[in-house]
Amino acid sequence: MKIVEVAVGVIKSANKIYISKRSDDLHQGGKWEFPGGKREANETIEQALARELSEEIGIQVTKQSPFMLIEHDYGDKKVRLDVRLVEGFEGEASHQEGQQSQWVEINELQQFTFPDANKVIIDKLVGSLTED
Ligand SMILES: Nc1nc2c([nH]c(=O)n2[C@@H]2O[C@H](COP(=O)(O)OP(=O)(O)OP(=O)(O)O)[C@@H](O)[C@H]2O)c(=O)[nH]1
Ligand SMILES: [Mg+2]
Repeated sequence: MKIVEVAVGVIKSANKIYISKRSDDLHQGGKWEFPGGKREANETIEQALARELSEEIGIQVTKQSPFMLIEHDYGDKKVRLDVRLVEGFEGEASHQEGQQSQWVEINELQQFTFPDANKVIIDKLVGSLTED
């Protein structure tokens, strides 16, 4: 099975992260996600993330860095999530396609249902709170 490469943005402002709800009709629909999407053939992962965040939530990314790389097999689909931390952006995040979305405190992320592949992302974010 071909692996789908996905650029995923953990958008951070103070101790909050921006999450949005996937449409019911999509793969892993109805769950919460970090905004992002599939990399196109002519793009680097940085470019893919900047494009997706502009299209999906209307922000222009000015600072992004690698956060973690996750490979996950859903059975019907294999994904490689290139998760990137976004700590600088212009504009105000709001969902462009009418999905529910919101800023949530890192220590409240565990109350939301995410796709299985995201568990390690949440764990790392929550862990980072107690480090410093
Ligand atoms: N954006 C995003 N995708 C995720 C996350 N976790 C996760 O397993 N995925 C998976 O990554 C895959 C690609 O994401 P996507 O559906 O957002 O891709 P896209 O924006 O290019 O959408 P499209 O091509 O359907 O229009 C999906 O199979 C989705 O289930 C996440 O936190 N954010
Ligand atoms: Mg998407």
